[in-house]
Formats: sequence, C-alpha cells, structure tokens
Amino acid sequence: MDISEINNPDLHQYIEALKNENEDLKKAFECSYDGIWICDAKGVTISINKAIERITGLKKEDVTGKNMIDLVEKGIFDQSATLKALEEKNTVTIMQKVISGISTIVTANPIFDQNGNIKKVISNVRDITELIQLREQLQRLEEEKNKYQSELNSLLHHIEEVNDIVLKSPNMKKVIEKVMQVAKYDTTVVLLGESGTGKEVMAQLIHDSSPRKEKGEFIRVNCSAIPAELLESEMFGYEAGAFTGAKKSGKPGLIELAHHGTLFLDEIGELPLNIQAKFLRAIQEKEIMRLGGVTPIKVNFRIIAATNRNLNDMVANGEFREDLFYRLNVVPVTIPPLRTRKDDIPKLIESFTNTFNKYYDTKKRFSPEAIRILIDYPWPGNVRELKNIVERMFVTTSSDTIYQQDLPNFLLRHVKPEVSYKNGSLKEQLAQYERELLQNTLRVSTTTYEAAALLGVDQSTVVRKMKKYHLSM
Ligand SMILES: Nc1ncnc2c1ncn2[C@@H]1O[C@H](COP(=O)(O)OP(=O)(O)OP(=O)(O)O)[C@@H](O)[C@H]1O
Repeated sequence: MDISEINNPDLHQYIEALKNENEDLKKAFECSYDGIWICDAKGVTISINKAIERITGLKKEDVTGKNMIDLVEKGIFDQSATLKALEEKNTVTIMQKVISGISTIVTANPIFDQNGNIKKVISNVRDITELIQLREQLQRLEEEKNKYQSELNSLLHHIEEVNDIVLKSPNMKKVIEKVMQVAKYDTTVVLLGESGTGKEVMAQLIHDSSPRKEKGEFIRVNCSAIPAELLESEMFGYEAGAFTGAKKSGKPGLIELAHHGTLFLDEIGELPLNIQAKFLRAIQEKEIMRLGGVTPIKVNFRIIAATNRNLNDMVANGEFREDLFYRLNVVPVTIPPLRTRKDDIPKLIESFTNTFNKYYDTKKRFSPEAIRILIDYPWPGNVRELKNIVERMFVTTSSDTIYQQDLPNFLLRHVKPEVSYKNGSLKEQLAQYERELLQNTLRVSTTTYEAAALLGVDQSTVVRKMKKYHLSM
C-alpha cells in the first residue's frame, strides 16, 4: 500500500515537511560554494556536489562508488581526510593535493549512529590554490625585499667607507637610494638644495658610480664663479686667434674635456640666456663648435646640474629657458638641509674630526656637551658650515678635547636654557638631561669604555645607565 493512502492528516503533514526538508537539503548540497564529499563507513564515495567538480575537475560518475583508498593509490589525491577520519574516529582537517595540481583544505566529519559506529563521513573541500600562490608570492617578495635591503645596506656602507660620505639619516638614505638607481644610466640629473648641502658630493658620487668613471673625467663648471664674458669660451673652447688674448694653440672647452665623462653644471641658474641657447644646441646635436672654429666637434657627455634656486620660478620669470629646463629636469633629486637630518650631525663631526686629525696630525675630539650644541644649531650654511666650524675649532683650541666654552659665541648664543622649555620636576629634567648627554656620547664613541672615558665615569656606570634609558651603541 502507498504510504500516501494512509488517511492520517498528521502523518501526511509530517511526510510533506520531510519531503520539503529533503528538497532544501539537496539544494543546499548542490548550491554550496564549498565542495561536499560524502563517503560511507568504508570510505566508498556515495555522492559529491557540483562544487567538487568545479574545484577538482573530477566528474561525479568517475568517483561515485569508488573507495578513497583506490583514489589515493591512483594518485587522484595525495592523501584522504576521509580515511584519516575513519581511522581516528574524529574530525580531521588536512591540506590535500589533487592530481590536477590544485591544493585544497579538507575537513572530514564522521557521522555516528546510535551505537557510536561511523555511518558516513562528510567532507568539506575548499580550493586554496590561489591562497597558497599568494602566500608563495608574498614570501618571494619578502625575500627579494630582504635581499635588496641588505644589498642597499652594504652599498651605503661602501659609500661611507670609500667615498667618505655621511648618510646616517633616513632622509639621506632615501636620497642615495634614488641617486644610485639612476647613476649607472646616462640620465640627466638635477640636484636641488640649499647651498652647502652636498650637491657636488652627490654629483661626484653619481659619476664615480657610473661606467663613465672608467672612460672620462668629472668636469665641474661653476656657472656663477666664471665671469659671464669668459663663460662661453670656457665652456665651448676656442680656436687659435679667436679673440685678442686667446692662446695661439687654441683651447678645448670644459664640455670637450667632459667627452665620455660627466659635465657637472653647478649653479645652473646663473647660466646666461645666450649660453643657455648654445648649450641646448650642444646637448641636442651632441656636438659643439669652438669659438672661431668652423668644424663641429662631436661630444658625448652626461649632464648633472645643480642649483639652489627655484628653476620653475626662473622659467616663469623668463630667466631660464623652458626648453632647456625640461631637457635637464629628467630626474630631480632634492638634498635636504642639515637642520632636517640632525641624525647626520654626530657622524659628520666624527668624519670631519678624523679628516682634520690626519691633516693637522692631532688627536682632537669634541666633548659630548659641545656635540649637543652642534646638533641643536640650525646650520643655515648646512654641511659646509659645519665642516668649517670643525676645522676652526682645530686651529683655535689648544687642548685635545674641544669643550662647549670653546665654541664660537654665535653657537652658544643659540643654546636656549633647558628649563625654559622643558616641563617636569628637577629629578625628571635631570634624568632627561642625563639621557641626552649619554646618547650624544654614545653616538661619538665606538665602545662603552670610550664613552665612559669621555664622561669621566666607570664603564659599568655607562652600561647601567644605558639599560636604564634603553640606549644602545
Ligand atoms: N654627506 C656628506 N658627507 C660628508 N661630507 C659632506 C656631505 N655633504 C657635504 N659634505 C661636505 O660639505 C661641503 C659642501 O658640500 P658641497 O660643495 O657638495 O655642497 P653644495 O650643495 O654643492 O654647495 P653649493 O650649492 O654652495 O655649491 C664639502 O666640503 C663636502 O665635502
């Protein structure tokens, strides 16, 4: 007899509800974005949903009725979560590789009957190939970044050692990174920055780090130092008898001397407009004509220009040719003023102190107090001014240690009394002062013993206070 013939409205309703529920479950099973794989208690596949086909590329008819043991043996999967769940009688999650090359994460849940025996195992399968690829990509990028960082660090170290350039501050490290990126190509670089920030130092570094170092010279033209009437003949050279007072043999110009090398045009903003036009032609045609000459001379040079003026404004005011500006302004690099990179000051003092100790055959050093004052000063003349002060101290002091009171008045005048701008109790302020003093001393010392000698205390005191103030060498 058909069950629907039983005339019991409650039962009828119950069967209808079961049918509906069954329909819903079937739909949920098929519509699930995650793969669902159902096996019996022996590991034989009862059913898979569409998502499994999408994820693994396997067909329902190929796996239904197949035991997971066979599928693993055939290499369809490298391992089976179902088999592990049957073995462990517990939920198991594994990473699984499918023959198609994709990776999945599978969670197998054993379903128990009333007697505690496994009836079925339902596994949830999710494609994680993309995730794994992204993780591998991230790992590769991380490795590349670390490699690049360590190459950069050894490059910076090399520059400091070999070229005697201080670049301790993050600002300067960024500048060097940019400069080194373009150094090996023939790109035109414009160095911008206040007077004395190190534009010429940077130009020389670019030349030294380029293949041109082996083939040609680094020729500097200071456009503001050469009188305008001489600039043209200095830059372009002249033939014998080109003008009164000209050498009989003629003279090659600075551009010619930079053949195969680098022409550094310092203070480019001071280049007179008529020479700007002639220079632009020389760049475009890659040849020059000496004054009084008739034959053009081929020249191959790289240009690095520097200025402390605002070339954009000069172009707007008609003081600088727009076409030349665009021709030069390929890679602009701004060297920050010293007041914005105070981290460089102790190292610069140390570097100049070493230089002048060698030069004057002395053993001088700055006291931590004096260094603190030099760090605080805003240095309108930038690194050049600092270097000059260090040298001045060498020739004007007699003792080996240069103390605060030895410094010129304009530096001392600049020092503000600490109490006027610091808050806190006497104890707190003293502690802050002690910390700063120790920090400055550590900056100029190579060992804690050296720092202790400078401060006139035991090395153990230095170590103890370093710990207290969380300082390191
Ligand atoms: N990072 C540095 N490390 C060591 N010495 C430096 C550094 N920067 C500049 N100097 C020194 O400071 C002085 C001034 O540097 P440089 O002549 O390169 O500055 P500049 O910007 O070209 O100046 P100007 O605009 O006046 O021509 C030089 O003696 C140079 O050796």
